[in-house]
Amino acid sequence: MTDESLFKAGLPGSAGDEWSNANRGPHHLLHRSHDNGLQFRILLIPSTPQLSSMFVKICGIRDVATARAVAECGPDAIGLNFYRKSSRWLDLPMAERICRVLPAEVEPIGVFVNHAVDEILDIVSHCRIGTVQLHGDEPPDIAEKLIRSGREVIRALRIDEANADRLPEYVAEYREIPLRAFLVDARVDGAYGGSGRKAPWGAIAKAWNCDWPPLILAGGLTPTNIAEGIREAQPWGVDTAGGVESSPAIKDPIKVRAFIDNARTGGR
Ligand SMILES: O=C(O)c1ccccc1N[C@@H]1O[C@H](COP(=O)(O)O)[C@@H](O)[C@H]1O
Repeated sequence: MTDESLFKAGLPGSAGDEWSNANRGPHHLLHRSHDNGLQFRILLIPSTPQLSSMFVKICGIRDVATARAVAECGPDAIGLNFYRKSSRWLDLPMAERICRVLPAEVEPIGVFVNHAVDEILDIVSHCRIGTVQLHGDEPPDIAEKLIRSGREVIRALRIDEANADRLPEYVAEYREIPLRAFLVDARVDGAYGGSGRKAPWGAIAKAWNCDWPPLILAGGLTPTNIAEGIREAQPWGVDTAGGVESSPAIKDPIKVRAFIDNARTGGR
């Protein structure tokens, strides 16, 4: 980790408020403690992923019963998708209900595509969601505004074989912005995300030159391929939507459990 990235990791104002601290599992201690100092971070952040501490997010939960069933499987986070064109979209009252029943150790993350900052802040305030996943064409200043407003931000980057070597360029645009993580999803024409298509793991691993913020791998991840994806791309965390469904937008708890177990054990 460089001095610069340590400095950024410790920047105040990157969302340590009552929302983001309410639903926190152990992973958040890795990069959210301003008070405990840099030493603390150096000791806890692994330079290569340790499977048991793999951050796992299950995205696209749309009802309370599914939220409870998925939470029982032990993910770190679930994704609530506010992009209206997604089959996984849910409305605000349902999102609020889900957030109310989630156990404290499972964090809700709001997924947005090209929403206005005010709309995002309205939604996350209502639901007490601390982290926003920007999955559209939002420029860096949107992330900056959200962070200044006390939210944490995961920035999604859409990558295929053709643009993988530009990853450092995309990441550099956020040099001054204390993101919580980058999420790398597959680039597919006509889709912002949730395509079920695999991202180019090897090319991502080769191009990723950034020790902070951490990398979340997404795109076409399933219980069957997750261990290989982790081995190849070496992410800090993983995220799936379609890979744990029995039919479009319907989560299958058996697949969810298998995905989480395999992510944490490397399929062993
Ligand atoms: O899930 C969606 O429908 C979606 C729509 C628009 C933006 C993001 C979306 N979901 C995110 O996409 C990735 C990859 O999904 P999949 O596993 O390939 O189905 C997922 O991690 C969600 O965070």
